Order: sequence, then structure tokens, then C-alpha cells
Amino acid sequence: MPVFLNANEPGFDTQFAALLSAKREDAVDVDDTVAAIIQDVRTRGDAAVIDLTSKFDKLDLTPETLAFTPAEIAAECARVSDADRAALHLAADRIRAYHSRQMPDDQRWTDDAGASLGWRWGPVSAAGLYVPGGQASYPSSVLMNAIPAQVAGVARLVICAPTPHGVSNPLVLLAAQIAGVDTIYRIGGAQAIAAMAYGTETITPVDKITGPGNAYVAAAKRRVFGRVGIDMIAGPSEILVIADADNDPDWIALDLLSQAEHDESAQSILITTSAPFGQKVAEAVAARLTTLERRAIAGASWRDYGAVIVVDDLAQAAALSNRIAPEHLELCVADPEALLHQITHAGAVFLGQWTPEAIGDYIGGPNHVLPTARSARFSSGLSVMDFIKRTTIARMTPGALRAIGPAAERLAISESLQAHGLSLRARLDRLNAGE
Ligand SMILES: NC(=O)c1ccc[n+]([C@@H]2O[C@H](COP(=O)([O-])OP(=O)(O)OC[C@H]3O[C@@H](n4cnc5c(N)ncnc54)[C@H](O)[C@@H]3O)[C@@H](O)[C@H]2O)c1
Ligand SMILES: N[C@H](CO)Cc1c[nH]c[nH+]1
Ligand SMILES: [Zn+2]
Repeated sequence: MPVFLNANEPGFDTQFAALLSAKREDAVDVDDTVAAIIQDVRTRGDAAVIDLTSKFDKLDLTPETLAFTPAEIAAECARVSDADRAALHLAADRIRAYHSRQMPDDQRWTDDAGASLGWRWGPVSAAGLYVPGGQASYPSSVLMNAIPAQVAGVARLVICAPTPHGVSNPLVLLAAQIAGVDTIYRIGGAQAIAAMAYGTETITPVDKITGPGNAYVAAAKRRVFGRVGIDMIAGPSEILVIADADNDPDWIALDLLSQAEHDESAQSILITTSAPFGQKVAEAVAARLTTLERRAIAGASWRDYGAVIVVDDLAQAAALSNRIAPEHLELCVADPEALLHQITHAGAVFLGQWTPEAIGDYIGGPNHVLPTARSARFSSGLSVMDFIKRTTIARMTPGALRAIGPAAERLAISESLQAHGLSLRARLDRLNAGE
């Protein structure tokens, strides 16, 4: 049974702090394992990737079979039904429409001193897109990664997606085709992240790695950051539902289970203004768990990390939610727009009882690669911005340099950086001589 807490009872603060610090990603000691895997890939390249894929995914590869061939991709794509194909296309169109609005404009202006200033946006040259595939496969994550990268104009895109026991989901390959990515490696976990970051004999390194994954993938992304850019920590899924009593308990139970079924390390929390409603949701979760296909995973997640928290009012709910900074936040209340004003930290917010989080996982339009483990306090969901970078631009005229150069020279002297000062002074002297 998950923790049933009342925010106004003694001891709540301690219990809530324990919930916040639940070390879901460290439930297994992943970091040491991941460090060793990365080192192995750096040292042995393809051979390490092949050995680790055999060990963790039970798939024997060679350097030649690390990537799907064009013929394999075509054959897999041909297996997709018309209905699935149409659903993927609709999702792709909606995700592209949403992300196309994110592309920022370049800026250039002339200031009072006569200096021409601005910035210009440009894409990273190569991005590696991680698409999870251990306990489930994620065609939707192909679209969520690749479409913003494409909108940003990234020239080289590669996908890593594990295929345990060699079983691939044809929709993953079709999604890649729809999104225009033709290099797909059938590898996963920390070894895939290391291969994309450092390169191997077969895999050319990329500049940026994005995408969600389990605790091993999240830990590996943390470790390769600096060598390459990463989007964020998008680890085991989370959902927080704030609901009043005017909801169907079964709907809320299913919303909680929708994220619990991703991973035993996933976390689902209900905050409600009604204790009887909270009780009904907990009962509905238990009932649904008896028949859910992934009940072992979802049940473990709900048992170990789930919680029902009863609060006095929605302001208290919002304050607790902001401390959690959940990946997904559903506001199933009469006036979700009003409550939204009180939300400061959340990866993605879903307003009202007709907006289940699952719509956002697939087809709503916003990205489903989102910050977890409280990192929504300082980071955002995947977007076009993750695939572009800003270069600043400055151009002085003689007049502009005469106006602001002396102050720069003074500051250079104050830092005892003589060459800096002289590089300014040489030009200022020339200007003064020409007067
Ligand atoms: N935050 C987000 O935006 C978001 C989006 C989608 C999915 N997710 C999360 O992605 C995750 C997908 O997890 P998954 O496991 O299905 O697939 P995955 O592809 O992330 O992980 C599979 C890989 O994990 C590695 N691995 C497994 N056990 C290992 C071990 N004992 N030692 C070393 N490596 C090991 C293997 O290399 C395997 O290929 C879930 O946690 C889900 O909640 C998050
Ligand atoms: N809920 C996941 C993000 O945490 C994304 C996803 C993909 N497929 C189903 N769900
Ligand atoms: Zn999901």
C-alpha cells in the first residue's frame, strides 16, 4: 500500500521530506556500474558495445549489424498497419506544428554608443537521440526527439534504441523514417550513451545527446555531460495529480498507473482535498492492478514510491506540488486555469479532467521528454532550444570604440591584464592621432 499522508497531521514534514528524497534512481547502485561501462566503451569501442549488448539485451551483434540496414528498415516499416501508420503521422504533424513555434529569432540592433550588437541562433551539427527500449519500446520518443532536432536544422541525427532479444518494434523504425532519421543503432543503456559521446570504430561521436531512459541511461548522460551536451535528466517517469472530490476515482487511478507502469522506479502521487476521495482512488488503483498487464512493474512502483496526500485546500496542494517539481502535473479541479497560476515548478501541466497525461505522451503536441527527479526546478522539457545554440555578435565603429573603449581599458587595468588594456589603447591612440 502506498503512503497515505495528511498534510496537517504531526510528522507530515518529515514524511514529505522522505518522499521527496526517495532515491529512486539509486534504488540499485547504478552509478558505479555506469562509470565502468563508459570506461569500457572508451577503451574497447565496438567490442565493448557488442559485449554489453549481449550481456544486457541478450542480443549478439557484430560491427556490421550494430545499425539497421536500409533493407531491414524498409521491411520493418512495411509491417506497420495503416491505422498505426496514420496515428504516427498525426502525432508527427501535431508535434511538428507545436515545435515549429519554438524557433527563436536572431536579433541585431545599434545601441546609443553606435555599437552594433546582437545574437544569432544555429543548430548543433550532430545529435544522438536515445529512444528507450528495455521494458517497453517507444516509437513516440522517436518523434519527440527527432522532430525538434529537425525543426532546429541539425544536419546529422542518429538514434540508439535497444532491441532486447533482437525484437524490434516496427513503429520505432517507421517513426524514424517519418522524422527523417536513417541511422538507427540497436543498442541501449549506458553503452549507447558512451558510444554516442566518445565514438567507436563504427559510431561517429555526436555533439549533443537527448532523450529519456531508465536510471542507467540517466546516470550515463550525467557522466558524459561536458564531453557532449545533454538535454536534461529525463529518468524514470513521474506523475502528480491534484484532484478535488469531483472526479471519477477510476480515471485518476488509471492516470497514476499510466506512469507507474513505465518502471518500478517511477513515481505516482495524488494530492487531494478529500480524504474519502483519496481512499477511493487507492482502492481503484488496487483493483486495476489485479488485471493490468504490467502489474508487476506498476505495483512495485506504487507500493514503493506512490503516495496519497490529503490537504486542506488547493493552495496547500500547489505549495506541496511546487516542492516536488513533478515531471507531469495533472490539475483535475473545477478551475484548473486558476490553480495553474500557483504552479511554479513542473515539467508539463495538464489542465482539467479531460486532459489525461497520456494524451501528452503521444499526440497533444508538447514534448514528452521531460525533467524528472525534481529537476523541473531548473530545467524544461525537450524543445527546439535544446538543439540550437546562440552566438553573440558585436561590431564597433570608430565612434563606438571611442565612446566605450576607455571604460574597458580602465577595467582591464583593474584586473592587471595589461595586454587587454593595450589592445584597446592601441586603437584609441590611433583614433586620437587621427583627430
Ligand atoms: N522522463 C521522460 O521524459 C521519459 C520518457 C519516456 C520514458 N521514460 C523512462 O524511460 C525508462 C525506460 O526504461 P527501460 O528500462 O524500458 O529502457 P531503457 O532503454 O532506458 O533501458 C534499457 C537498457 O538499460 C540497461 N540496463 C538494464 N539493466 C541493467 C543493469 N543491471 N546494468 C547495466 N545496464 C542495465 C541495458 O543496457 C538496456 O539496454 C523508464 O524509466 C521510463 O519511465 C522517461
Ligand atoms: N510518460 C513518458 C514520459 O515520462 C513518455 C511516454 C512515452 N510513451 C508513453 N509514455
Ligand atoms: Zn508515459
